[in-house]
Amino acid sequence: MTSPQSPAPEEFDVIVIGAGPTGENVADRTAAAGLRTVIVESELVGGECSYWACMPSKALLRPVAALADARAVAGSREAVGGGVLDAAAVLARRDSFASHWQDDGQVRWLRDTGIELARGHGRLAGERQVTVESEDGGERLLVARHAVAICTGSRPVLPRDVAGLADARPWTNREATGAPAVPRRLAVVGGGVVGVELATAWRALGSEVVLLVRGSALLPRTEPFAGELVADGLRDLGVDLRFGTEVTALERRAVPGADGPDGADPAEGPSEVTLTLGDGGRLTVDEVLYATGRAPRTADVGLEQVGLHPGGWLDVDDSCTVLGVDGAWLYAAGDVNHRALLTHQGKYQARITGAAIVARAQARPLDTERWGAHAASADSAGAPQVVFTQPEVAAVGLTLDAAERAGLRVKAIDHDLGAVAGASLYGDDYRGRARVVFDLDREVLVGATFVGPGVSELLHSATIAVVGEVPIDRLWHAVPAYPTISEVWLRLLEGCRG
Ligand SMILES: Cc1cc2nc3c(=O)[nH]c(=O)nc-3n(C[C@H](O)[C@H](O)[C@H](O)COP(=O)(O)OP(=O)(O)OC[C@H]3O[C@@H](n4cnc5c(N)ncnc54)[C@H](O)[C@@H]3O)c2cc1C
Ligand SMILES: NC(=O)c1ccc[n+]([C@@H]2O[C@H](COP(=O)([O-])OP(=O)(O)OC[C@H]3O[C@@H](n4cnc5c(N)ncnc54)[C@H](O)[C@@H]3O)[C@@H](O)[C@H]2O)c1
Repeated sequence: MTSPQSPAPEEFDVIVIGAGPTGENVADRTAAAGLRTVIVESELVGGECSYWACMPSKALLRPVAALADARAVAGSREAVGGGVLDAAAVLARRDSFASHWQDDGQVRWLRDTGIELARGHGRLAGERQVTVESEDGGERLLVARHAVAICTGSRPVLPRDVAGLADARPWTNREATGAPAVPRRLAVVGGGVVGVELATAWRALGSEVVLLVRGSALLPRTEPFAGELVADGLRDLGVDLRFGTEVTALERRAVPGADGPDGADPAEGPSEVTLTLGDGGRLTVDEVLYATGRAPRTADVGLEQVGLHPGGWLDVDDSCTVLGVDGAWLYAAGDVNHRALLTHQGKYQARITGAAIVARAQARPLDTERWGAHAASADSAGAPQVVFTQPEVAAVGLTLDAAERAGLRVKAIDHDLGAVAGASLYGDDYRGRARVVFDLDREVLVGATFVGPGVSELLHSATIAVVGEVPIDRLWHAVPAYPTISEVWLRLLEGCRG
């Protein structure tokens, strides 16, 4: 229902809210099928991933790996000597990978793909209706003939109970991936993926880094040896790694003796922040990064207009159709549904969502059986992830612990990657480990983890084995090339059969 002052409704087939990697791919699929599609974006087309997450963080981390690889081999080690990274060059390359925080390229892609862009904040206004509020206060009302897809992603979560946190102006992933200069001293709070990757990057760029972890392990959702090897790698880089440590208070103050009037607002001059730790200890740094997890961006997308509670993760079925809303017109894909907070899984869900929207628009039945064309089955069975630390962690499927908790009868087969000829050629004194988790009843792999330099490109072989549920007797015939790190597969498969 529109009031006399309401904008005239504009009709589309599909409305996508959020132009991150997920939203872009939903729109791409529906537009490719000839559905008139509009995408609503309140910030930059390309989303968190392009400007403040995957791309800039990996641009910061790639030089770290390149230098470590050169240092790992006699001959090239001497060529690079004891030099450190050229921080200005690394930051400039990062800027270029973040497209200098301009989205013209992605806007051009939308135009060339036939997707309309509505800049502004999108909110559901009722069934199949979305309002778009632009920065100048203007409002549009979009109406979808077929579907609305919410792809609004996630935002960083900061703890609520830490005194002085907001005034300390902590870094989140945005500042930590976009900072224009290297802080002299950086504290990182949180031992998850963001914490370990960005501790690695900034330490390698020259910061003194303290990583404060409240638990007893890094990367708690991976195999325990992954966190242990990453912890060793961080210590080798010179990170001060502290487990069992909570931050109870923060205070940002002007740097004593630095330029600026006494009592000046620390926002206006050089300042530093002092952290009070749970054991009463104190730590003073220039910046503090909170890498303590994510929350959905659903507080202000009009969920209450369709009977849902604002602020929570959106529950969906395997076709990414939102549960609890009648009519199968509302979808949620990417971080916002909390199935797997990874760009590639968001894009995968987007392809499934797009296919489901198109099928329903054409009155075709959905194939939502496991591994069907309209079921994002891989989210739970085979989501791969690479953590770009030194060493890298590459994992897919279930850990041993997760498989056992799921009630599977499994065994783990481990192998020392350093004992593989290809690994010893890759780097002198190569350190790393591999594990596969073998389902004894179905005789297929349900999980794999590789930790070591250069293992990221090994991961897709394991993803194919896990997602393809390739029987072990057939995997036996998948011969890895000599002398590559992939030859570890031979030992892992022997362990499965033995
Ligand atoms: C530091 C860091 C590094 C990461 N590195 C990796 C990595 O290497 N590999 C990987 O796979 N994943 C990585 N991730 C995770 C990855 O960034 C996310 O999984 C991915 O960005 C999710 O994509 P999305 O499209 O769902 O959401 P987003 O990328 O968050 O995009 C959502 C978009 O919706 C827009 N939006 C939100 N609300 C509205 C609204 N109401 N109206 C209009 N627009 C709206 C936002 O402005 C944004 O553009 C990383 C995350 C972080 C924090
Ligand atoms: N390479 C990649 O694929 C990549 C890189 C970065 C991020 N990501 C994705 O982004 C998501 C978010 O990453 P993240 O690292 O922010 O979240 P996370 O959930 O992986 O880790 C957050 C960590 O912070 C800890 N924590 C929470 N509250 C705390 C507090 N008050 N004090 C101290 N520690 C606290 C948690 O115990 C947890 O270990 C992840 O799910 C990840 O998949 C992926």
